[in-house]
Amino acid sequence: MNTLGQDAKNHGTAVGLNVDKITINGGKPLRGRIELKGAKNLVTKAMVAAILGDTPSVLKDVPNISDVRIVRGLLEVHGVSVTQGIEGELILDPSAVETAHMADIDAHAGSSRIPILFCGPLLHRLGEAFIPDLGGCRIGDRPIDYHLEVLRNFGAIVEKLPSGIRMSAPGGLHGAKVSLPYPSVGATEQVLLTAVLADGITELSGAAIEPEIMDLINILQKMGAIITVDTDRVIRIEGVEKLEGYTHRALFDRNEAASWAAAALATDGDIFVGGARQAEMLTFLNVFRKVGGDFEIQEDGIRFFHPGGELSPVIIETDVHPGFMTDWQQPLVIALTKAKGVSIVHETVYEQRFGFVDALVEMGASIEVHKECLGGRACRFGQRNFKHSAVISGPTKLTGADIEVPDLRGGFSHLIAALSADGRSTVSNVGIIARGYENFITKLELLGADFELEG
Ligand SMILES: CC(=O)N[C@H]1[C@@H](OP(=O)(O)OP(=O)(O)OC[C@H]2O[C@@H](n3ccc(=O)[nH]c3=O)[C@H](O)[C@@H]2O)O[C@H](CO)[C@@H](O)[C@@H]1O
Ligand SMILES: C=C(OP(=O)(O)O)C(=O)O
Repeated sequence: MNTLGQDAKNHGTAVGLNVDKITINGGKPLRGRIELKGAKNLVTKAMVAAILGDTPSVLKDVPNISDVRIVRGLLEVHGVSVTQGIEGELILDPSAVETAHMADIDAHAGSSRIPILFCGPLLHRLGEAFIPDLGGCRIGDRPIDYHLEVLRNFGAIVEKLPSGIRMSAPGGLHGAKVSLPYPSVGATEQVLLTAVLADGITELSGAAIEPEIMDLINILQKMGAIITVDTDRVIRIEGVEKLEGYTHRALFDRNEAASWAAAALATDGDIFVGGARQAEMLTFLNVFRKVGGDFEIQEDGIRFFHPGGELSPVIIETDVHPGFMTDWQQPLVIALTKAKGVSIVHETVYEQRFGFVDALVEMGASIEVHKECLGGRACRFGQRNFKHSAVISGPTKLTGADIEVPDLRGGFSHLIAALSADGRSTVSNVGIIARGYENFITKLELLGADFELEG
């Protein structure tokens, strides 16, 4: 399922933007103000949670990104009525949920990983669910073994068919003691979305505790769930008989905020990111400051800027929350090519997240990627054949080139590279970026970027 090397274009323009290429004249600082909406990594799951309610839910600050459109399509295939309220608001009415055909689910699954999170809610509602071939960024093998094991613990029967995976729960779902071998975000969400209506108590240990998961817990509590978050990654859920719909404003997208912060630093710019908040970005802000970036925290957002002077190298090890988020490293690497000295990024969450650096090397960056763990943090990829530690020597000047976007965050980092480079670059396959960055073309315009679009 979801092997690397599949054509990235399958999940680019088809579901995103009607643009494939951007030609960028680099070297102009990005300056101005942009506004964030809700987090891709929360909004899509909140949409799935609406299936659990007996009444409609209202979700606010929903970004217009292709992952949201995919989840909307999947909900509709299952009979959930999804309507647009005021700008950025979705009303999700699950009163007519029904079984969908595997072929319809497959046709709508697109480039997102979210279809797997439909399992618990659909097993509760209908007694069966199907998992199609999943999308998401090609940054590692991304198996779903934890998800399947978790669902089996709740009493689901998992059958692998030629057309995908079928789940059923003839005896209903019951609370379980579940332990994750690694604090997986998706598997933790799988447990939450399944346990809230399961019969009895679920104790999850080894849970992920990302802010988006905490916001999903806020939503489930609004719906009537009973969830306790203990210390040491233990979450307890007391199953209830029914849940209501929710009204909720989604948590801001901290990954998008970090991406624009990195763009400000790499282009010598100054970007006010409306809606960004300090609490969820503490770890990023520390690293941003160490590299030489500056920021001002205001009530309605955070201003990120290059204060002048040389940038400094840093050692980063990506990790689960509260560590340095893996989705932040790719955009920040562009600023590190401009820092004086040697930076190291040890990627411990995904085994193959450095595919994007080949294009940067072509543009003049000095980056070597190694199989060894260049850091002290426990990592599942040491002694295996994965190039997961990058050594970036700087400062180097980037020069314009023709480059192709490999994945979502790598794609945004390619945009930053082109914006900060001398001369002209053509960045193709930019449709993927619309998976997670709302209106990024308009935002680039607002920030004064010099570019042209090609269909
Ligand atoms: C839509 C969404 O929210 N995506 C985010 C989510 O992805 P996602 O939920 O897919 O990421 P996980 O936290 O589950 O994955 C982390 C690691 O666990 C492994 N694993 C996961 C599940 C499983 O069944 N077996 C297994 O081995 C993965 O291959 C990976 O190496 O969290 C990641 C880590 O913060 C982020 O980078 C993604 O942006
Ligand atoms: C890896 C990411 O997303 P997904 O899990 O949706 O592929 C990401 O947002 O950087």
